[in-house]
Amino acid sequence: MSPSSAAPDTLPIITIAPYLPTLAANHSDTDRAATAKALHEACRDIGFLYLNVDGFVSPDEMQNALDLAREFFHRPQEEKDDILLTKADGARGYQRLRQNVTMGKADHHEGLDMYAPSPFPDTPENAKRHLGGANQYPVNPPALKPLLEDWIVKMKTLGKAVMHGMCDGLGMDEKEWQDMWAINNDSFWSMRLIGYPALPDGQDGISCGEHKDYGCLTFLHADDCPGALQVLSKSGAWLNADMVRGCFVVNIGAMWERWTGGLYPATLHRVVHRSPTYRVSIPFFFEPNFDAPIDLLPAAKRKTAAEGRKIEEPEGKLKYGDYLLSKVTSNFKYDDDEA
Ligand SMILES: O=C(O)CCC(=O)C(=O)O
Ligand SMILES: [Fe+2]
Repeated sequence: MSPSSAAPDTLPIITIAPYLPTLAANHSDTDRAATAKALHEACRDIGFLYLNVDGFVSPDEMQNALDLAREFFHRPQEEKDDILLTKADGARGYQRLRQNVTMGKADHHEGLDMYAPSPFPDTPENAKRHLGGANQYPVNPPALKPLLEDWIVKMKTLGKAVMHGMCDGLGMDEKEWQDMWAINNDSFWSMRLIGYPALPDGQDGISCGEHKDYGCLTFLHADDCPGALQVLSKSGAWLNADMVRGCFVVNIGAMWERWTGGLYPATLHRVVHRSPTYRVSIPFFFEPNFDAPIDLLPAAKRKTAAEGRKIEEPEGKLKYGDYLLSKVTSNFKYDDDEA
């Protein structure tokens, strides 16, 4: 591994306003450079950060999203089962409690998964293969679908802003940034609503097993349940990533780790939800284009060398969509036996 500088043991708070089209005019080049530098340090040292989105997503919008998602999870089981993922392409839709599997173990949560439109030609055969179908949105509460549609638009804008800041932080020139954006500008995003009942008493269980995210960037909004989301620091300790008002928790995924030859490691994290409340979280995964090649970035090579670190050349060739499909097919168990 690269030499580790004094890795922080708390997550930094970074304001993205200088990179957001609606807010950038109020910020100077110095502000932009400060954001880019802070993104670089956070991605290198911990892979997690708080992103201050003040003025872009309002606190009311953030609370409303959680409340509507909670209303959905509290609907009768039969109604949620109407949009089971097995009724679509096996990836889009509702999954029951303990149907999701991480590292071979059932997670103690239920969820609703959505993805960008199918990347395959529109044929009846393709509609049945993983990721080939259409999203299944809940009918109730009626306000949930329009909220999710607005959320997706905003998160894609946020994705571009953070990607630009990170690419500046890596020292890319304009041409390199444009090339990078060309393989992310049709993001094969995904989004989950996750509902976590408290872990049963006396069970030494896990609500969501430790994992790295698959792709590029995760923008997480969740109920404030101290201690639930935990992040593995470089020192080997699990840090609590509790929510901060007006901020998303952001982490980088496996594609950034590969793009940067390990300079920006995707960090292990997990959820252990022990308090008696029902916790809701909404991760949005801003991902590369489905057919994006994930090769070592020259800017990452330069930056790694400039910082006197060791690069880990990624092996072979990889396209994001192939990687995603390999993950999605191993993610669920459809028979409902207790694992
Ligand atoms: O619910 C959370 O806080 C985190 C969920 C998560 O890590 C994921 O869905 O990848
Ligand atoms: Fe995750």
